[in-house]
Amino acid sequence: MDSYFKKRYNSFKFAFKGLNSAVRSEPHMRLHILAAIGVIVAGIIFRVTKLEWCLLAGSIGLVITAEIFNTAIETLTNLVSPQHNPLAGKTKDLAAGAVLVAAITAAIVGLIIFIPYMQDMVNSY
Ligand SMILES: Nc1ncnc2c1ncn2[C@@H]1O[C@H](COP(=O)(O)OP(=O)(O)OP(=O)(O)O)[C@@H](O)[C@H]1O
Repeated sequence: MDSYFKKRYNSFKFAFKGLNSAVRSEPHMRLHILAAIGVIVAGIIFRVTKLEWCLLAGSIGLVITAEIFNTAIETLTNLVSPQHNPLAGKTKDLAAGAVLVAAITAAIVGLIIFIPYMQDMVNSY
């Protein structure tokens, strides 16, 4: 039983190690985190609803998850194919495409949520 909890503890430790490594090594990851902080601040300022918080949290999670998978795929591709190879390039481009789709989706969700709040703020002046 003791080793069961130790294994679960180690799994969390390795997962946080991966997260930490993505934040430290990937400039894009830091940009996503900055954007997420901006969204959270805007959400607090505009007092968005619970449902809107859920959509914003889902969008932030989607983008960060996509970026971590992208980093994992890039790292594995560099290991397997350090030399130039069209398939390695295609693999990296596909992973980058997934991040782009997630980021565009998150931007659309953010615009749909925040534009009406901004319009209200402008109208109230
Ligand atoms: N081994 C390779 N063989 C062929 N093309 C490659 C290879 N490595 C990279 N490329 C091409 O160069 C592009 C940029 O590769 P790189 O490894 O710099 O990824 P990146 O997406 O710029 O990484 P980061 O997210 O760190 O900025 C890839 O998307 C791919 O088109």
